[in-house]
Amino acid sequence: MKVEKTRTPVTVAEAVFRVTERACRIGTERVPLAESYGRILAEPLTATHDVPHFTRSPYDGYAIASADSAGASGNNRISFTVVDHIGAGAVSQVVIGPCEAVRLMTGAALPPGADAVVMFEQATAAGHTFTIRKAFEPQENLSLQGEDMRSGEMIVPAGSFIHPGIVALLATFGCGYVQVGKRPVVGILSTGTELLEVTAQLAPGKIRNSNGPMIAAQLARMGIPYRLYDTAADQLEACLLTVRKALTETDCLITTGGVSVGDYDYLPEIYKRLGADVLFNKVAMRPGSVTTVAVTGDTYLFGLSGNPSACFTGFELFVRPALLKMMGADKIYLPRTTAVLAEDFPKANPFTRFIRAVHDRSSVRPAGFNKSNAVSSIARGNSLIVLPGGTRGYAAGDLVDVLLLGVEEGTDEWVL
Ligand SMILES: Nc1nc2c(c(=O)[nH]1)N[C@H]1C(S)=C(S)[C@@H](COP(=O)(O)OP(=O)(O)OC[C@H]3O[C@@H](n4cnc5c(N)ncnc54)[C@H](O)[C@@H]3O)O[C@H]1N2
Ligand code: MOO
Ligand SMILES: [Mg+2]
Repeated sequence: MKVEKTRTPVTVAEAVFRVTERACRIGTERVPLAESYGRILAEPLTATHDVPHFTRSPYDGYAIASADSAGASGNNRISFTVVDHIGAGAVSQVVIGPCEAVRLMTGAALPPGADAVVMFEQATAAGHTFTIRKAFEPQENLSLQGEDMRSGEMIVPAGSFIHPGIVALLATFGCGYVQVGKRPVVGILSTGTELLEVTAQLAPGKIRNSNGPMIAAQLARMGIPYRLYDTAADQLEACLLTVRKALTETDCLITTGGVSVGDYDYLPEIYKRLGADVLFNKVAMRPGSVTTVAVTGDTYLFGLSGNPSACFTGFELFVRPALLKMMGADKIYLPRTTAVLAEDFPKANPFTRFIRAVHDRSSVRPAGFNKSNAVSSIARGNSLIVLPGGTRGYAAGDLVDVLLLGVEEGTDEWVL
């Protein structure tokens, strides 16, 4: 029978620090703009020209010289003659003379000589003329060259998550290709003799493997491809063989189960056999206290707990920031907020407790059955309430920390 030394727990903050400190950038690559969504920008994005790069009309209306409108009022309507007519994309060649105007549409370049736009609603039209009842200021109703961005201005720093707004910006500056952080190759290995394939019939003592597909989806949510290894029974040699194979094929291997102190929990022995550097094998948290992270060569070994809620939480707290850092992201931590607890939570929290929860505006409540082995609360929750270790007796109305899940871009600081 194996005898394991007592494990020394580290704080969550220390564990997060140890994991992310070891993350190495894995290089960059060029991808077509259409494939850049969800990737990490590898170079800062600087405006290569003014936006807009010409002064244009923000309205459908008439371009005029504002000086011609001086003194206009309800009793003194001033009349203009329309000498040209353009839509967006066209440029008028006409230079307007006194009390002349160009009829132009939203987005059309302001013609030479004009410095203001009269909206259709501000004019009374009659054939090729219109009248106005108010004076216009120079630059009134204009979209000025460079008002959005100035050439040379740094707009988005390297390390940013490329969301649709950044895609729009890249397109604006003509970037058909984008330099982004490479994505790590991640392996998933679910361990446990009790595990059945998802479509298998239930049998006494057996359960379906829900952690494997869950982790695959957590990776997919980050845009990271994965390689699924066949579910491994709790057998040391066979498991070790699969792990060794995975090490040659991945930048990071996520295992679930077999990481605690049970007779068939072989991950600790596997780390030993591999000579891996175990960063920690116990965290002062619930669930997921047995979460283990090791490194061998440049490859991470994430030993997530088999208990589904612990597995889920371990991924979000440790795997996610490590992978984001490997891709060069600067905001690698889950975004945090505070919210008012909507119901009592009287339990003692000997360790930092992460509660799957439903966050709605400024309030938050536990998402039902919340033990480490729960699946239902992972499904119901959209966030994690964080209660510090050494506390107890939280009541409805108390302000608590909340980590938000499924948000595209996180934050650059771990503060809990
Ligand atoms: N004597 C002690 N026993 C346990 C301790 C301890 O400190 N001393 N820690 C407990 C805690 S806390 C946790 S968490 C679990 C962690 O166990 P493992 O990570 O070794 O995981 P397993 O034993 O393999 O499985 C635990 C549980 O999860 C189910 N499971 C496993 N894989 C999956 C999967 N892919 N999909 C769905 N469910 C899965 C498995 O059947 C078990 O019920 O250890 C405690 N014990
Ligand atoms: O490590 Mo376990 O998930 O705390 O219950
Ligand atoms: Mg176990």
